[in-house]
Amino acid sequence: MTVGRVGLVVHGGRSEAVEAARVVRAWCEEYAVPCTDIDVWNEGERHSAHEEVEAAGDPDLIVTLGGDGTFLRGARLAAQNDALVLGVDLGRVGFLTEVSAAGVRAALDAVREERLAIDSRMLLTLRASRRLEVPADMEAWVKYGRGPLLPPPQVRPDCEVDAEWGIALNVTALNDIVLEKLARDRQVSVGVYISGRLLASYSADALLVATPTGSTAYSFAAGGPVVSPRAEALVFTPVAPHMAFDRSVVTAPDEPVGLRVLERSGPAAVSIDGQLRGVLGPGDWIGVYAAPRRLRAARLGPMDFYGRLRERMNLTDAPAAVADGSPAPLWSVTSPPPGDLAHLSFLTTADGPPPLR
Ligand SMILES: NC(=O)c1ccc[n+]([C@@H]2O[C@H](COP(=O)([O-])OP(=O)(O)OC[C@H]3O[C@@H](n4cnc5c(N)ncnc54)[C@H](O)[C@@H]3O)[C@@H](O)[C@H]2O)c1
Ligand SMILES: Nc1ncnc2c1ncn2[C@@H]1O[C@H](COP(=O)(O)OP(=O)(O)OP(=O)(O)O)[C@@H](O)[C@H]1O
Repeated sequence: MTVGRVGLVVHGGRSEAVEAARVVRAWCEEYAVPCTDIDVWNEGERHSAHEEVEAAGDPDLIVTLGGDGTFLRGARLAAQNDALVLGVDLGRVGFLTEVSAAGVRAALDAVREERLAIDSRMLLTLRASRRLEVPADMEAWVKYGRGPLLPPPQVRPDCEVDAEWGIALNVTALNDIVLEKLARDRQVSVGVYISGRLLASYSADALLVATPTGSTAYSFAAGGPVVSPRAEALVFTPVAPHMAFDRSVVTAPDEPVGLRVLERSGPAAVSIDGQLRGVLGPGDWIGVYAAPRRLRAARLGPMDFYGRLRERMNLTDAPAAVADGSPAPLWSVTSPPPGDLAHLSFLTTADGPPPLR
């Protein structure tokens, strides 16, 4: 692809990321591609995604240098502009990132020479009974060294505002939208509706809706299912619900999840991809649904989601199974699949060694 302009999102607190950013800038200079830093972490104030990408000259490639949090920050900006995002792994887990720091130049060459695949990832968005904002006096309590809060989400000008259907907010989540208790000693009580039907009323620490991408983040920690990022679904997962029914529900992509805070509930915070974006009180609600736009993420080798799951989550094998045999890391065949299996997605020994990262 022709790279017109690069936007850089750097984990400024990590020297390897700052060093890798120099490599990206040098590559850009070599190919006369303008390159702008767009993480405003150090500038004391955050801006809307629209303002941030506009100030950076509307980049068509966003390169993130950091961990999953840095990738999520870049994804928010890329989604705003329909830009491609390339994640360079300089974090602790690196579940979302695509290439190692050592491979950054080669990755940029691959993007320029179109030797890449583009993953189209589902994003979530929401409507709310009222505009979301964080009370000014809360900010000092919630930052925990994570930089300034994002500004209140803007109302989407292209959507009708309706007293019953709420206000469409210009937000996207790659991982999850979470309604969580704000007071540490007071759970939230929430009526959960799927596709307009009451599923149950929950009293819980948090209720979250995740994308398939986000199924391995907070939802996973709360016991939710691992969902292939290629699947189209929403995952509703309660966190520590005080009730017998504590399962996740996986919905179809056109089935929204409505979360209505009940009359005598404790106050609730709304977090989007881990960022606090608003506070709700009794009677308020949010409706979470698949966003019309998607994230375009650069992939430089075959998708190996399950390999990554095994490696990054340190999956351990059953001790008895380890004693009983050693399965090969890939399904052992040396020839291409027969015709009746040709529509299936496989990684096999016939494809060669697993992709390197
Ligand atoms: N108990 C929990 O596990 C918990 C609690 C709150 C938030 N979160 C997650 O943190 C995310 C924000 O990430 P952050 O890095 O800014 O904050 P963070 O540093 O607190 O992230 C938590 C961990 O989740 C990992 N992670 C993030 N997205 C992932 C994904 N899609 N698959 C697998 N692992 C993933 C990160 O590498 C990190 O180790 C939120 O979207 C939410 O899902 C997790
Ligand atoms: N751009 C930045 N400048 C300075 N410090 C930062 C920046 N980004 C993150 N940090 C610091 O690093 C800490 C971890 O941030 P975050 O979890 O978002 O990183 P990450 O990209 O997810 O990497 P990791 O996988 O190591 O967590 C934050 O608490 C913050 O103090």
